[in-house]
Amino acid sequence: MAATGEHSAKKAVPVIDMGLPEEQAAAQVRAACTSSGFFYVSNHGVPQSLVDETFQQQRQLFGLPLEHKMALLQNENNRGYTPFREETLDPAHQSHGDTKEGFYFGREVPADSEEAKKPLHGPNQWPDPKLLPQYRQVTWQYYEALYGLGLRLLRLLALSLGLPAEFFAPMFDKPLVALRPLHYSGEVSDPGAGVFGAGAHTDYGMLTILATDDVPGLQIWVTPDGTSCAVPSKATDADASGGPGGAGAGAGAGLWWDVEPIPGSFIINLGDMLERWTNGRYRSTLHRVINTTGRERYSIAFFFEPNFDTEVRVLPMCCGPDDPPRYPPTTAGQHLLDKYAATHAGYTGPVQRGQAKQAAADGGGEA
Ligand SMILES: O=C(O)CCC(=O)C(=O)O
Ligand SMILES: [Fe+2]
Repeated sequence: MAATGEHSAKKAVPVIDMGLPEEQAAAQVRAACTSSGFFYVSNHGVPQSLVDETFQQQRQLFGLPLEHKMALLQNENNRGYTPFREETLDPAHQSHGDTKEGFYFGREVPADSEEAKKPLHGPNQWPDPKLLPQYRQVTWQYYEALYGLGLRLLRLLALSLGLPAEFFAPMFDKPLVALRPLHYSGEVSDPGAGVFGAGAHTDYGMLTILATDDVPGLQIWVTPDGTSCAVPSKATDADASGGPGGAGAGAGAGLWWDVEPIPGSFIINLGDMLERWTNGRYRSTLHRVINTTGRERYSIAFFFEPNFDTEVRVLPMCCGPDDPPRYPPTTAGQHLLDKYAATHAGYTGPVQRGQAKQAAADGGGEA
């Protein structure tokens, strides 16, 4: 049946009430994870005042003169500033980089610690407190609140897979978090000309907790009945189903659905690592951001990934004689480094320096 607009979209991206008994919420999580791969959470316990204050701080951060932001440029530990157009999430369909700028913050790892020898670990690059006195404290409070929410979501995910609620927790006590405030310019997107706020992509990791302001723009690639579907390999795949950014329903193919902001809720989606862990049962859904309003937009992504050394092996309940594991075991850290390398081909920045750091940690040579 063809999509009937908003009703179907709401059904495909359900709002899950975190106040429900866990077993009940977990059943809803399972339904969402096996269909669109996206859901909202309401009643999640993160105070709205903290979310508002955090957005306020991000507006001030992005409002700093460019030289201050450039002084914090993304480093080999994937921490710091990424300027407008620096990232091209979908090179096959984009004529230039994403019309967004961002910052990466992670778990605070002291430079002189043993852990800092691992790729993607190190201290954060905070803005000068003389310029933004509240920034670090507010953003860190938000980080901690989302870490708590992430752990609750992991319980629901575990239950949804028939595992004990605590299954994932020990794998997230030294998590590879990337807290990523984003600022989209007012440039209107033009999918036909390859201009996007954020090009179509799937997230690499386990779980993304996204907060947005009230400006729409996020879209997901689903079938007309709201199920995550194959990633189109060419622009024409998308064109065939109503045009890039179009609302038309394609015969058996995918279409872009708006995931509208709902005040007071977070948007949750799954990444490639969880898809791998569940042998494809849970969906890492293609999504993108387009600007249709000419308004600037702010969002904050919280990429919640396991400890670097966590083994990611297809879960026993997600495979069987008729459905053998489609992926060999790996580790969370290796999975992420491989993803970065695959999507940043020829990029001589953090990825390669991160790999050099890995080689040094393995005893293979100088970083
Ligand atoms: O800003 C958004 O709404 C989505 C951002 C996103 O998909 C990402 O950073 O991976
Ligand atoms: Fe994303």
